[in-house]
Amino acid sequence: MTEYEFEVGVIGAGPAGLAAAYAARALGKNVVILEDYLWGGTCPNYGCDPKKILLAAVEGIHRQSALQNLGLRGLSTIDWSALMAHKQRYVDAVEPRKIRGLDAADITRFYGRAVFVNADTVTVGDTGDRVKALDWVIATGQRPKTLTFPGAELTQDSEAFLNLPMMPDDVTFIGAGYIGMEFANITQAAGAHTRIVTAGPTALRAFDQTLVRQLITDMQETGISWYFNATVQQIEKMPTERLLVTLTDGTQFETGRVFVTAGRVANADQLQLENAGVVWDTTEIPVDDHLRTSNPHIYAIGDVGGSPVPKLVPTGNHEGRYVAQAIAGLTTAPIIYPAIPVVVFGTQHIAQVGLSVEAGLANGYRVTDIDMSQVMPFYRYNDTARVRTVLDDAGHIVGASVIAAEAEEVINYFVTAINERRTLAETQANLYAYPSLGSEFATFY
Ligand SMILES: Cc1cc2nc3c(=O)[nH]c(=O)nc-3n(C[C@H](O)[C@H](O)[C@H](O)COP(=O)(O)OP(=O)(O)OC[C@H]3O[C@@H](n4cnc5c(N)ncnc54)[C@H](O)[C@@H]3O)c2cc1C
Ligand SMILES: NC(=O)c1ccc[n+]([C@@H]2O[C@H](COP(=O)([O-])OP(=O)(O)OC[C@H]3O[C@@H](n4cnc5c(N)ncnc54)[C@H](O)[C@@H]3O)[C@@H](O)[C@H]2O)c1
Repeated sequence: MTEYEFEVGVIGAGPAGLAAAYAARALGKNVVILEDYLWGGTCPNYGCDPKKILLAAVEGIHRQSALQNLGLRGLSTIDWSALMAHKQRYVDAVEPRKIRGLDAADITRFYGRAVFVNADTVTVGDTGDRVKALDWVIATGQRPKTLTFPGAELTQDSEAFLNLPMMPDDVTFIGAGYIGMEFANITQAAGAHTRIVTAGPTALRAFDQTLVRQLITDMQETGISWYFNATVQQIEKMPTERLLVTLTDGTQFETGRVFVTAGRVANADQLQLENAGVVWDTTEIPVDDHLRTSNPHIYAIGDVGGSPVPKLVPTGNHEGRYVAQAIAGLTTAPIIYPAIPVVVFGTQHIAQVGLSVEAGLANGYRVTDIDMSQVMPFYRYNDTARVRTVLDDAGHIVGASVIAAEAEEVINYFVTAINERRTLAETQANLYAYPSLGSEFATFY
């Protein structure tokens, strides 16, 4: 058994933990980071990045289908194994790159599960080694929620989906949040009849429901079957190896695979936080506005932390950089978040930032709702784009929601405008390349 001592210890090498480790090291701290699975964490290995690579093929088909009889004839088909190989080449390069980066920055890394033995020390996996640090940053992320019904063991999770070797002819997702919506578009475009079973009356509850309804209709038109206000009662394996799904209202159907995309739970339960005096629950580790847990020398950031922001890569990165500053004594102020964009990559993409249209109307703010389909950058793709903005009394954009093939790019213009509190005149002071998404930005006011 070896005992090590550091100034800063980080648990979890995902986007949040890595941001904290690099920032603390750059501030001159002696830093250790522990990881028990894949260096880089969820996003680049089994989350955002592999998903977005698979979506590239879906977007290609979506573009083609929108341009049928407008200059294109015929649709391509997805070669699933070639697409997965394309994705895997990216993923295979992630861990070596993360390890090289940590070594180059002179950040000590240990592989193994961190478990607290007291308020400042963890053990590393089965090695018996102990690591002590003056301050700890917990950045252990979340894992997929599992459901309990007869046959639940026949379901699979989002990581299994992103490694699916062959596309079955019929696929079911339980849950219409970010992950279910994004994956359903991939399977439908790849040729599988796709079903979404979801507990509520709608999808993507945190998004502008006017745009979500448009997205649901688009997805229905591609052939996706929806089961709203529905939960699974049981799943049975048929002699054909197919799965027979029974919903609580008695509806039955056969499908090839079932993926649970019904939310995520905090990786807090295996840390033995009680040994460190840290209070936690199944969804998060509660933190104050300095991201401190109930032990002031232990911070919780990223997906596992209880800060009141969406659990996304940009928020995790921001929190990682903030705790490094706090630990180094460079700030004593509470964390401040700039405007946080959220995006879901469906058949169409929906993105939003700042005040919702609903909240804007309740405040008496001006709301614009613009059909962008005749505007050049959208017209050329026959893209049914729509932009809704919220403007305060002084004419500053304070919120926006967008549905468009490139909604994630359009929303970034709004992020800057909101953070810089720009009026229309200030926006027009920028000359953007024409024709481009940027050149149309002034028309959104
Ligand atoms: C399918 C999918 C798609 C997504 N798409 C997007 C997207 O498009 N955009 C976006 O912004 N976000 C997306 N997300 C969310 C994004 O991946 C997370 O917000 C982000 O990865 C959180 O970073 P983190 O560092 O907090 O946690 P993670 O990335 O989960 O990293 C935590 C790390 O801690 C390790 N760990 C856990 N417990 C221990 C322990 N006891 N000891 C040592 N190591 C431990 C884990 O192995 C893991 O590597 C997606 C997520 C999923 C699942
Ligand atoms: N584009 C992105 O930024 C992106 C993409 C994917 C994931 N993420 C992150 O991952 C997180 C988790 O995503 P998620 O999609 O798993 O969860 P979610 O919380 O977004 O959605 C869960 C869905 O499952 C439904 N549900 C819950 N229990 C159910 C049950 N028993 N039966 C049927 N339906 C049920 C809910 O009604 C909801 O529609 C997101 O909150 C986000 O932080 C982000």
